[in-house]
Amino acid sequence: MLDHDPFPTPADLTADTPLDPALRTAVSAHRETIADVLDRRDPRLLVIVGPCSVHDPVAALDYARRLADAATRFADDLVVVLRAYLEKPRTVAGWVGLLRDPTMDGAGDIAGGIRAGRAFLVNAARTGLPLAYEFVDPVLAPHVADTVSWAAIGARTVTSPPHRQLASWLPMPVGMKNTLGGRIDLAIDAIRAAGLPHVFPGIGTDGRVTALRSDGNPAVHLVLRGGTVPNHDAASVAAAVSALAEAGLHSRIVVDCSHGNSGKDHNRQPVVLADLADRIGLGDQALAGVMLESYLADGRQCPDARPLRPDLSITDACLGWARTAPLLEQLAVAARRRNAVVSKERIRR
Ligand SMILES: O=C[C@H](O)[C@H](O)COP(=O)(O)O
Ligand SMILES: C=C(OP(=O)(O)O)C(=O)O
Repeated sequence: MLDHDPFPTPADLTADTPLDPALRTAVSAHRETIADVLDRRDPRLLVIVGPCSVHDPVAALDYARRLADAATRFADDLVVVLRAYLEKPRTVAGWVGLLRDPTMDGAGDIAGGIRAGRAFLVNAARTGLPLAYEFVDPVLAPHVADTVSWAAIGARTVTSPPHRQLASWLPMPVGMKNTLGGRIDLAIDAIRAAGLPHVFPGIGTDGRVTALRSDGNPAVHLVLRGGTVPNHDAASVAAAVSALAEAGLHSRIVVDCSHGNSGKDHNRQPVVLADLADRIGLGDQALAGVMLESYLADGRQCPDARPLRPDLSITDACLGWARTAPLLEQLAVAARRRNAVVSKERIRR
């Protein structure tokens, strides 16, 4: 058995599965739009929505097409971004995602995974949606980063210096999640670190280990995902805004309705979302965006089940599409109300 199994370089992979020039232009426009929403130059609400993980690219593309139609319908009020997550960080162990284990049997065919994963990302980008991605393994980032318009550094890696350095180099807005225990101060440290220039080891486009140089990412922000207790409520968001302001940082926040904010119970996501929508509709400016875990069918299946259903999550339970579409409408109404409130206040002044 080989103790190493080389996989394609970022340059070879992107040559095999390129983003055509029109898509490259679209990705850079999406990144700017998202940064504008975070900075309030664009008054819309950011909505990052999609499966916990992609295990079946064909079914996930079906989901992406439905979402793209909805995104067009709500485009006056929402900037909808597809969760296109192909790597899963595990608390202890479990399926690590399509990129690293495409055959879902622990064989670890990373070469096959990055080919299938990149093909999925390029096809998903063709729907016109911006793509969201959690960068779990910094080594794999150069293989996919050009397709991504919004990135997360997750709760399990937000304290890691290599991930903070990677975020400083990534060419898109990056959300730093609070830690599993709910620590916001450590996510704030991550935001500060990623805003600075770094020189760090990484993989170059030619596949060689190289010194990567970053200028610092100007669009790093906080994502509240709950911890041992939820943190989507008004008091927690206000506390986070104050902590950010005290650190001299960007104080617009994305709130994840899933994970620690729903106790991983997908049925609680609409309850969290309703709480956020109420506050947005009343004019709350701190809430720049909302995240939802949603897929074709409602719930989850055991990853060891065979055959696996293509339309049902094999990681966290998701809201089914039928329950997701009305939530997008609820968020669009809230965003429209917020803009009306803000306009009235401006006129009064
Ligand atoms: O978002 C997905 C999961 O929450 C994450 O990968 C961790 O899952 P685990 O706690 O089951 O390992
Ligand atoms: C793993 C995820 O989130 P978190 O880092 O908040 O657990 C995720 O969004 O898939």
